Amino acid sequence: MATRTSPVRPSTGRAPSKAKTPAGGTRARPQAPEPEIKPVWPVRAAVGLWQGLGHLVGGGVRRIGHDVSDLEPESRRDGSALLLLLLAVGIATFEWWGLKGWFADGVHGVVAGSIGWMGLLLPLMLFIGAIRQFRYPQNVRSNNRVAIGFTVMTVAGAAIAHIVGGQPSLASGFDGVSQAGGTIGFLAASPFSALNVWLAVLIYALFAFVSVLIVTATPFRAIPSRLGQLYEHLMGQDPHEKTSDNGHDQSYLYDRDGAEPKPKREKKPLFGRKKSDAEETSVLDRFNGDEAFEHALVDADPVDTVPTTPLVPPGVRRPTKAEIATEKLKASQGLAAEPVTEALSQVPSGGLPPVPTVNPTVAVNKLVPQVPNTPIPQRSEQLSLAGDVTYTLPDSEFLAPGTLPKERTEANDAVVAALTNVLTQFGVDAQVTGFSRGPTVTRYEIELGAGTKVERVTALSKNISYAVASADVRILSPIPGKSAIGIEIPNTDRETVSLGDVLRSQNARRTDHPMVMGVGKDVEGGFVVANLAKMPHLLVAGATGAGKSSFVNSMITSILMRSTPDEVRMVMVDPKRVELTAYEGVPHLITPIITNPKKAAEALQWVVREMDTRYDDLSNFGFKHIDDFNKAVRAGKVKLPPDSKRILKPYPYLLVIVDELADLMMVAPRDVEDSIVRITQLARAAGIHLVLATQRPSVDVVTGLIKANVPSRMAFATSSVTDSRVVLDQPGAEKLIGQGDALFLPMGASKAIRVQGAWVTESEIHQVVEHVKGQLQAVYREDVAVEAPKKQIDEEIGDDLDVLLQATELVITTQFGSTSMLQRKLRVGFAKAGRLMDLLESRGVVGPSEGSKARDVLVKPDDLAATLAAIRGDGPPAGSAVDPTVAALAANANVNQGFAEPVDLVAQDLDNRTQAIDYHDGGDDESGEDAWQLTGR
Ligand SMILES: Nc1ncnc2c1ncn2[C@@H]1O[C@H](COP(=O)(O)OP(=O)(O)OP(=O)(O)O)[C@@H](O)[C@H]1O
Repeated sequence: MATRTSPVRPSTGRAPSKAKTPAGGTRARPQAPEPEIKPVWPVRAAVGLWQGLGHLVGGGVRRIGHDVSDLEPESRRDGSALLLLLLAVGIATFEWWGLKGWFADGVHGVVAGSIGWMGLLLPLMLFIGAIRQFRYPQNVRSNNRVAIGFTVMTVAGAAIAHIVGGQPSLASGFDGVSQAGGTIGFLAASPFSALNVWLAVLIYALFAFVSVLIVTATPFRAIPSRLGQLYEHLMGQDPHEKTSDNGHDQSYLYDRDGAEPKPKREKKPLFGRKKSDAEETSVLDRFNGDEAFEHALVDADPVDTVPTTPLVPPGVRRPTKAEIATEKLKASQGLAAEPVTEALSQVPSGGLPPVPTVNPTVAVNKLVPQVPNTPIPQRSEQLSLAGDVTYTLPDSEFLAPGTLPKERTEANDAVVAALTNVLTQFGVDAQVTGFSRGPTVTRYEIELGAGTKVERVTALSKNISYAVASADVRILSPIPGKSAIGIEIPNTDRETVSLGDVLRSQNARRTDHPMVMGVGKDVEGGFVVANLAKMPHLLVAGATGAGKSSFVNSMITSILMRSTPDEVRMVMVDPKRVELTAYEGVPHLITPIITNPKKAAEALQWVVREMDTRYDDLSNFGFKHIDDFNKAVRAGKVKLPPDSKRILKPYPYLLVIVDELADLMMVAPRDVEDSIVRITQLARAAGIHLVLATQRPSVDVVTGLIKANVPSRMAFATSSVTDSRVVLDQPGAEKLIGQGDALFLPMGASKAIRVQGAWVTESEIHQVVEHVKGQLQAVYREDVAVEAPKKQIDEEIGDDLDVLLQATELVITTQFGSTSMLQRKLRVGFAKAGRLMDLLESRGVVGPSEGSKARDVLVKPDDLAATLAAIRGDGPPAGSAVDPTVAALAANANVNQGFAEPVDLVAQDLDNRTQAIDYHDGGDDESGEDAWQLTGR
């Protein structure tokens, strides 16, 4: 009768260790236990010492460069790695520096006697092997691959060395072979060199080449792209930015730990063995094409994780699993229960403790906030631009409150049930202990039972996706600051975040800095605000429809809500011509919204000049930052030379917003890049800040140089992981779900914050814009980038403009108004030539028809250029006569009369409190540099 054995795994799911098996248990022993061989203590001590040393060195090696010190203790192979390292150092000492002595000679004898000249390379190979073993011991398969590659390289190199070294025979003794390819070189090369020496060299050169491919994991077809990337790397470009030529994304080349190049579709490994369980979720597996791993391993990306703080405030007890289970039971029985999980996310009645900030740029409210519906007190500013002008900021009521945030819905309960089900089905000892609901996604927290591996849960990501019917599941392991796994799942009932709520939140009220904008809400429902001045420059990217423009709108509206025109000035570049038109005419603008990409490039150059001017001021007056300069100016502490007539005024912040960078990069890539780089490198201290938005975050738009200088990033949903890498240097944005769902990585933050962007409606924008325009009118600087007045090509001319211009030129230069001449010279038919002549008549170029005679030409050749310009529509627009009052005001305001737009704007309202503002040269003849000062009337 077969003997019954006790269960192998107890209910904890943990295999009992032999030592812990109760001696007196009911367990029958089928065989006599194998005698346990215990090493004697000196051996144990030596092993312990060796391992201790290994861990010490390994700990240091893992921290060098990309930190991999979170390697699990059971995965470490520090002992063998230390051995390799010591061998590398030892052999290098004897082989490279030719030390003498019996030991050195012995080592040299073994090494050179075996592989000859290849002994010189051996330390390098051992060193690489040691580093890999310290840092990535769990990558057994790729470590094996590298070892095999090096072995092939050694044999091939030794064989070639043998041939090149004069093919010494074994009879020449140790000295003979060790000065060529060693014994191995002799054995490998002899059979082939006996046939033909060149054939042998060719064969082993081929082997050497193949060995390099093996070591670098390069398939033959990827050789060109690898060489390309190597070239780029050597030329200083970031290979992470590129998609490789074979169309694969960068994950083909680098795993996320930066561990090593690795083919993505490694379905049938040439080398290596079947994976063990322990390796099931190793880094290598990310690239086996299985999406589940991609989800599961997002947790390895620090950038993807969202900083959180405990939801349970001090003093509030976390519910026990039993309580949670009871709650679920009650819920399943339809009984009203005090929801324990809900209690987790409730704020204690004692009020909110002060909120810690994640980094200086961003303040995240870590606790579920109250809906802030108390209006912000009206702030009236006495503008420095005009002593008697009072500028009132828009009323916070203009921005409507959003809906009350929900802390728990049926959808959340359904997901908790689904998650619990998955964990039970797969026998994972883990529990959903709570969740925090954000506007777009909810983060569910899972705590593991004792002895349960994190990988048991992360490996289930595909099943979780299936169970909750969502492809966009992100797993954070752990949730920073918590011993819990976070699973972010999109809400089926998502909520919109109103910009008004964000701007009324505590985080926004805490500061009255004019450059603070409402960003949105984080995953825990905390309001996120950011100071654009501290960014100091921001890249906003995402696929079409992901929410970029809405973000830019929220940003501009925030500025309009919080700042006066003498605090913040803006330059808006909108090549798409539709996104920013709503802000045309706001007094914060220093130039009309620029829609022409060429003009935009010029405007950027102007910004560079403005920056230089400000820098000159800073250095002349001995300040490091514009804020300090402004403070000193306000306090009257900046002293001008006695003969200077200049009136010092504080400089406003200058915010330059480019809504589609790609359009600019298409027309003048070099100029635009140069300006952006110069601005971004220096402008921070000058109070100039750049926001670059693009829906094409490819490397030709967001070049390496631009990226390196724009430290803050806002990534909306991107269409590919490559785009995500361009924006964030990390994957993650491709998993976002659009409509304002974003990863926000402000300067200095190591981890991106997942936020739902704030939303502002068109009518809210309209109200705010109307208010600010009613306070003050825009007067533009004429030297930024004056857009040519819109061409007024006559509808009559239609598509015939080019040919009409040619006809005009012909007729005026020849002073001969003949239709048949037009026919001949322009190769057009009679009807067309007749029509051209009629058009010329209607524009006063020729007189009326006189039968078969040529018409009179009424324009002299000297006026040709002006006539062509008028036909092209470049001339002054018809009926552009300026109202004399307006002209007087504009002249008074020092506005360039040749620039039509400010005049038009000034004309809007002359009789009430509205004031024209102007950047006017304060009269400092020496510097002429206070062009930024505002003057009001
Ligand atoms: N923060 C948000 N909250 C709610 N809905 C949003 C948000 N942002 C965007 N949306 C929704 O997504 C749509 C597209 O957004 P938006 O126009 O900002 O995208 P985009 O990235 O600028 O696209 P494009 O580049 O084509 O202009 C909006 O019309 C709106 O319905």
